[in-house]
Amino acid sequence: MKLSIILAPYDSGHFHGGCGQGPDALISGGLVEAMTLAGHDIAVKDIGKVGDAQEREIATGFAVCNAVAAEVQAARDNGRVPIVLAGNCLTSAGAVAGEDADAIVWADQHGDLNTPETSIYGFLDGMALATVLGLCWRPMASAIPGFHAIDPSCCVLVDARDLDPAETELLATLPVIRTECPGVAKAAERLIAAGAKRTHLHLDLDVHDPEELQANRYAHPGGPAPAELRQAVCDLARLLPVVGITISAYDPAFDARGDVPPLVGQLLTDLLATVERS
Ligand SMILES: NC(=[NH2+])NCCC[C@H](N)C(=O)O
Repeated sequence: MKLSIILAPYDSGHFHGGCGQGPDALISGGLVEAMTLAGHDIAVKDIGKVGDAQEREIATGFAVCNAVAAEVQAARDNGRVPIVLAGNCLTSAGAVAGEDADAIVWADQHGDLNTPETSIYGFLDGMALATVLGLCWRPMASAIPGFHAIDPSCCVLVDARDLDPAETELLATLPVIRTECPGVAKAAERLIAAGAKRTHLHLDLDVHDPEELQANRYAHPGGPAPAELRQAVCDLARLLPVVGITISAYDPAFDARGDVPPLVGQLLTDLLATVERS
């Protein structure tokens, strides 16, 4: 399969800081080699330095989205499936825009459903899914080339278990489909019934059970083992048209043994084999 791996190495406005080191660490951990061995034709594109000189989190976060949207669109123009390696989860808003996605599967330890009215941490990524669903940061999001908010009924939230009280309240008012990994097939059926035709797959690596795999500083108990997540994304890809993938929030400082890159390689290889067959 022709793939474009797009690197967006930012964390909260910081180029190559924290989870912003994740994309490069995945590449130096052998991701391209693993996928080339699996028969894929890979082009790697790094968005480089974007945003303003002050590295403001919000301005830079959306500048990253704009750059990613353009690279994803360019990948599609060249017949390549886009795979975005991101430090920040907000980056998926750019991927969704470039892919013209109308549905999203969001696998994450967190809900990322805060808004500026409810955030208690002031962390833009804690509002990432809310932004994708058109619930906040609307002027900034609509300025991303190609961005259309995804209807909450076309969103599946997988294994989110560390929710802030306001996120739980908001979720109770939204038709977002919630599931754990073993239930994704049912969730996919509901997504199709809701009209999903072009699904973006967002994988925050902290969705994993931290006892099995810790991807960053967040370590809330529960969540899937790597093999369970792999199975779930393959089940999804068998049932849904997946148009692109974001792998987000890997901070190599929490992975001294370098366990994460080969597991991401295995996940993407299995997932793409399923996409190819479907
Ligand atoms: N994508 C992430 N890392 N999200 C973590 C969010 C944590 C917390 N709920 C917040 O709003 O700040």
